[in-house]
Amino acid sequence: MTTDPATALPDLSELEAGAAVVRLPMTVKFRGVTEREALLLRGPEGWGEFSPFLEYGDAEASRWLASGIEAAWQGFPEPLRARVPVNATVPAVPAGQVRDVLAAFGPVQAVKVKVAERGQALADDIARVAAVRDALPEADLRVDANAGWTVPEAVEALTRLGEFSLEYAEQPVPGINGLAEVRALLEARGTPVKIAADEAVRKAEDPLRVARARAADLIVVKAAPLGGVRRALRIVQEAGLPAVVSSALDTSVGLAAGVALAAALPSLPHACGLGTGALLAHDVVRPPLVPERGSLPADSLGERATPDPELLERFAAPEDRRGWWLERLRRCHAVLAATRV
Ligand SMILES: O=C(O)CCC(=O)C1=CC=C[C@@H](O)[C@@H]1C(=O)O
Ligand SMILES: [Mg+2]
Repeated sequence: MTTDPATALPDLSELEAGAAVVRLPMTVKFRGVTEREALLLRGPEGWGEFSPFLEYGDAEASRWLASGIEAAWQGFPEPLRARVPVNATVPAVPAGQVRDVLAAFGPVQAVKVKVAERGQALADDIARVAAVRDALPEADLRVDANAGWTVPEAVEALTRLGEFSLEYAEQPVPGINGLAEVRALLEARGTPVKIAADEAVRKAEDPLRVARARAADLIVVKAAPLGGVRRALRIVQEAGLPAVVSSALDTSVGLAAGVALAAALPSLPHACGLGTGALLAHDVVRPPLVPERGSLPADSLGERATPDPELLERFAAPEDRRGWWLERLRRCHAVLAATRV
């Protein structure tokens, strides 16, 4: 990662001094998670979040730490808009649960539906998407396969799901070549569905390769996996593709970084995947950053990302988990120290 004098790495002791580790229950299972753990950092400019998923290795997780440090030690760039429109996110639930999940988000103009869940069939995806379309006939509807299909499966699935009029399909298959192939095959069939790259951006050595390869119509960007708001802004600018800002299933502290990113983008053509606070049964900030009439506020984000001490105490992670996170913090800090000069 590039070195910026304004983001000199704080000492580990400074990070440890302001660290709180929480475990928050979720209302519904999402990407196999029913409780979300996060380490929150208090710095001179406010709070930041370090919450890479538990299975991530240190190199990948260290980018999330850079993002948390940016928020707490540098703050956010000036917003260009007052509110950020968001989508509802429907996990891979049975079709019968769709209305309950949607209700938690309140009125929204866009919905993202998870598809291609391991152990489920295309019929489950079709039923879930049909249930969303039935509940919200006018909504912009996108699906996210998290690279769960092969190329032929994706072509078949998106041809069928395309009947529900999709805004785009996020990461239908793994890799950049796979995305390009699906895009070309759908177009050749006369059933074009726009393709968005997510994992091919946030997990790639080079987040710009997907754009250079013209493998996607748009990119999904997340502040934490990309190393922070400013780095994500540079990636969007250099990619030259429309961007959708999405969450990393963060607490309100991390969501504020996503909102800051979305609010600072010169162009924001799509609703953002930042409504996921509605999937948490409890949060650390009062009031939490959850959608209000389909959008989130982009002003006073420092205040909106300040945890309530009582909530930090109530949802403090068990001692062994706090130890695990502090150890991870130490390792990821060492990765950042080795990559910044
Ligand atoms: O974009 C959204 O609507 C919500 C965020 C979301 O889908 C994700 C959050 C966290 C981890 C990811 O697996 C997932 C995604 O793939 O976009
Ligand atoms: Mg995705």
